[in-house]
Amino acid sequence: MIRGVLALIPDEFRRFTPRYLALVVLLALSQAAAYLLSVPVLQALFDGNYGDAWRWTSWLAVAVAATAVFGYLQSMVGLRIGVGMLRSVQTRLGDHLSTLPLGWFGTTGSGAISRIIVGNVREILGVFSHLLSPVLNAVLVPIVVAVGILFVDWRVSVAMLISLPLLLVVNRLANVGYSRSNQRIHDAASEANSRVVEFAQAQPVLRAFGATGAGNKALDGALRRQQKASTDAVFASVPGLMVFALCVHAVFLLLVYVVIGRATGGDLSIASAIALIAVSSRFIEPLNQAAQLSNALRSAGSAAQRINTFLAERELAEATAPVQLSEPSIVFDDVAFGYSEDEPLITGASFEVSAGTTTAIVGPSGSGKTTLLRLASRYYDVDSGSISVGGHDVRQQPSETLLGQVSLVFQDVYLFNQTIEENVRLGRPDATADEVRRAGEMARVDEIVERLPDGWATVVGEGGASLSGGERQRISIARALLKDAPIVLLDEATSALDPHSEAVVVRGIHELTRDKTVVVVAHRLSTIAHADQILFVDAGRIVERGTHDELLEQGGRYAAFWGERSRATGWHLAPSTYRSDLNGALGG
Ligand SMILES: Nc1ncnc2c1ncn2[C@@H]1O[C@H](COP(=O)(O)OP(=O)(O)OP(=O)(O)O)[C@@H](O)[C@H]1O
Repeated sequence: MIRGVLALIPDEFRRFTPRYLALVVLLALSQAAAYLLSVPVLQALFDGNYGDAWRWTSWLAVAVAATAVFGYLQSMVGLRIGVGMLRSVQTRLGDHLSTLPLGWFGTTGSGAISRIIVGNVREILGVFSHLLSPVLNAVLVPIVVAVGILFVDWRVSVAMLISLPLLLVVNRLANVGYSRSNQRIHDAASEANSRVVEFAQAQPVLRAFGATGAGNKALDGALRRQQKASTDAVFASVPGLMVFALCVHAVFLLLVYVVIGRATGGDLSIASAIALIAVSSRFIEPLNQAAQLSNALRSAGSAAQRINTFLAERELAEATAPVQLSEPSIVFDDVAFGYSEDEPLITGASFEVSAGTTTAIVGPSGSGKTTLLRLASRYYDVDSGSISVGGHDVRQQPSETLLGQVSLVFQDVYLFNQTIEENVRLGRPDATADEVRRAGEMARVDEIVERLPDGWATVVGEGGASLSGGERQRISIARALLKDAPIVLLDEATSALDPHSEAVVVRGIHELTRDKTVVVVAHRLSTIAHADQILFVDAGRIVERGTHDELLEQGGRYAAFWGERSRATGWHLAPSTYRSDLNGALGG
């Protein structure tokens, strides 16, 4: 448990660990000395030997002062390690997050990520500042006191030494219930975090369906489960704590019994007996305190374990050697991929997208079209086969190189809660204001900006919540235009837009894809018909490929799909408009 926490101490703070442990030991020694010195003080007072009493009281004062000093120093060093650990772990987690496959974020809830990065990290901060020391003290102080008592009465000392390991075993058993609940608390809190974020983001949908008033079932359920997990944990830990408290008192009574037995037998003076009873009561004090804190320490141990598990999450192997890219082409060579190991999705995918051409991917919903785009931009690594972009395997390219030559325009546009200008500038952070405006004009962001009182300085809300779907898409196109990468991977989804927005978005896409290498998950019939190559995907396999004319001639799956879609939309392709030029297609 503690090993997991120790593993998280940053290298530059490791040198503080021996100092911290030395201070914990010195604190325990001084605290135990203060307890033990009460014996000669009481003995001298009962004997009426005030000279000795003063002498021992002075030593007692020194021990108490030393306890205060060591306690302070240990807290300061502990806090320093804790804060250093907090900063370093959060940086490591952030760095690690940026190296994980992009696809990982789709499967891991935002609640779980924030719970680890904010909640779990905060938990481990307390280990060195205020949790570890009392728990170590609870072991060290009683041992030192028991050994010290050996010089007063060995039987009492032996009774103390025997009861100590028994109490530690009881404490461990008493905490089993809480330890089991710990993972449940974490899972429930992660889920509740995710649901709260989801609830806030889904307000428009919930209101549209009148599902806000009585509360959102998923959120209510998650909050109830979190509450129950916390209550269960308390109920699970209470019996253990009570049993432990009972055992501690039983040990105290046993010691009192031994001491009184020795005193009534004449083997111990009354003064020594009173002093030993006083020491015995102090001897168990750190144990009680530790029992209260051991759950928090265990919880911090579990938090550290979760952080370490997260840090061990497989990163995308990052190539560091620079590569010289040739022309912007894409080659899939016998690619196989599945989101889970036992369920292959893409199988035997081989195709080439030559520089400056357009490939349209079509096929039924869920057939794996978007997944092919994701693989080309290395959201995930393939299970077998290879994907080359610009003449090099994507795994052999530093991600900056790969993503530098690719513009992604996917359906799920994410905008940061920043100004429109900052959101567009993300495409190329060093772009001039004029370049940002120019990209904005091409994507017709200027039209949006003109309507807003703060213009380009309008803050768009979390995820771009204050803008319409079409407006968000225009900003994402402006971003891609500003980036001006030679390859465009496009998930063309304009069906949800009104005719004006669709026309504007299509014009933006038209600008974006001019003279570029384009792979498009195509929904518009004009895009499909004028692509240089069409790939028809079904259940993760490319079952037909060719130009529109070739595939219609084959009379296979594509021809059937085309017939169906044309009938549904009443779309006609006049022979004169057959051009392999996407400009014309997207304009139409
Ligand atoms: N992150 C993910 N984890 C697990 N399964 C996923 C993930 N993303 C997609 N899938 C599954 O993989 C399959 C293919 O999804 P994909 O999005 O590639 O299909 P698509 O052909 O683009 O569908 P559509 O046309 O409906 O957008 C689907 O069954 C989908 O549920």
